Order: sequence, then C-alpha cells, then structure tokens
Amino acid sequence: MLDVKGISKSFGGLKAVDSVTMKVEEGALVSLIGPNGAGKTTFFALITGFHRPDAGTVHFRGQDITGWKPSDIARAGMVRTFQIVQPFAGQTVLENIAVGAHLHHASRRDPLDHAREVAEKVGLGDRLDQDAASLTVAGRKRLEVARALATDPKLVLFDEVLAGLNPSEIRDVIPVIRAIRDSGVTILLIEHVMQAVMSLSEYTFVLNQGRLIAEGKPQDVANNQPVIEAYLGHGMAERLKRQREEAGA
Ligand SMILES: Nc1ncnc2c1ncn2[C@@H]1O[C@H](COP(=O)(O)OP(=O)(O)OP(=O)(O)O)[C@@H](O)[C@H]1O
Repeated sequence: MLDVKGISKSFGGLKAVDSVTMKVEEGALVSLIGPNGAGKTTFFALITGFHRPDAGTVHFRGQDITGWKPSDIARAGMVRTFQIVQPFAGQTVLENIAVGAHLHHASRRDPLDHAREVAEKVGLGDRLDQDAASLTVAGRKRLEVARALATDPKLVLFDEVLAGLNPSEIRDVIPVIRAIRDSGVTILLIEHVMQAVMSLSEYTFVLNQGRLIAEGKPQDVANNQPVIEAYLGHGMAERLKRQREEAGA
C-alpha cells in the first residue's frame, strides 16, 4: 500500500529525516515511535506532501506520489491528522466533519449525511450541533479523527491522537481506532502512549535522530538495545540488563 524508499529532509544543517525506507501493507495497523525530535512528524509531512523530500520516493497504491500536493494525495486516499487540533471556529461538530467529506463527496452524495455516519463511528454522534470550539481535548481528538475519516481514506496517518488524554479516555479511543482498521482502512500511527503501541499495533518502526533504528513486533522492539538507548540514554540497556540479572539472581 505504502512504499517509501530512502526519503530524506534537512532543515538547515539538521537532517530531520535521513534516508528512511518503510513499507506498510494493506490492512495493517502499524506504529511509528521514537523520542522527541526523532523526525516522526516530519516523516508524515513528507509522505503526505506537506514537505517536499530532498531525496527518496513515495509510492502509494502502486503510484509514484513523490512531490504531489497534499490535496491530491488526500484524493488518492492518504490523509494525516495533526497534533494540534484546530476546529473551524463558529462551526458545529457536524460542519467541521463535513469539510473533509466535501473533498470527496461534492458531486456524489450529501456531505452532511456522510459526516453524520463518520461522527457515529468516532463517538461524536450525540454532539453534532455543538460548537466545535467548545469540545474538550478528548472531543477534539475524536473530531480530528473524524475529519480525516470523512475523506474516505485508504490509509490514515494518526499523529499522536491519544496525546493529552487521560487513561480512561485512552481506553475509550483504542477500540475506535481498531474499528477503523477493521472497516478496511490501513493505519500508521505516531504514538508516545506505549500502552496503545503495545495493544494496538502489530508492527512498529522506530526513528531516532532521523534514522530508522529498528522495526518489528512491538514487544521485540521494546527489548531492542538501540531502542532502549535512544529513549533512555547511552549505557541504559546494559544497566537495565544488569539490574534484571541481579534481581533474578
Ligand atoms: N519546519 C522546520 N524547520 C526547522 N526545523 C524543523 C522543522 N520541523 C521540524 N524541525 C526539526 O526537525 C527535527 C524533527 O522534528 P519532528 O517534529 O519531525 O520530530 P518528532 O519525532 O515528530 O518529535 P515529537 O515527538 O516531539 O513531535 C527536530 O529537531 C525539529 O526541531
């Protein structure tokens, strides 16, 4: 479905994304993790057309989409969410969702009907007429998911949709994400909430300082020495191992 080869992006002297290669299969639910500043959001921006790569290619559903505009990539079926959710002020939840639906359904069907269906899916069905600006953080996150879904994506990129939520809100949203995948949408998510990474994703990619340093099943990746070092600092993997051995001895 998604085939990224050797993609790179520098800002001044900083290599934010450094020759990253990644494949996501159709129907997968995979995650992209890494410490702050690792390049995750920049990677999303590169593959969805918000930044132009310095090098590398992006193929989506067999088509070379490198350098395409975000709106054309969305029309081809790939959309991203944003970390900072900014609803259109003065508009209702329904209207906010319908903006995304309009992108695809202008000539086919009523965008408001489609938006209603999407709102149900993400648990906003009872808040359709509320001013979107009055939603709580959790509500705004659901709205961001809904706006992406309203474009009828084949692949959706979620950028920290669980950030800022409390544990019970996270528990509520995890089944929503799973249901989206089960409805046939492929998902790649950036996530810091490890509970979600572990329980949701079947496969994980790890970025550090712009480079892909590990990939595999989340449980395996979490025990991978370079990954532990990237998160906790140099020498940490060895120290943890020694602690575990001492505790077991
Ligand atoms: N537009 C920009 N101009 C200059 N530097 C940038 C720009 N966007 C990102 N960077 C830098 O690129 C690096 C990667 O940033 P990015 O936001 O992609 O990381 P991230 O992994 O998403 O981090 P976080 O988990 O904190 O969101 C950082 O050092 C950041 O400061």
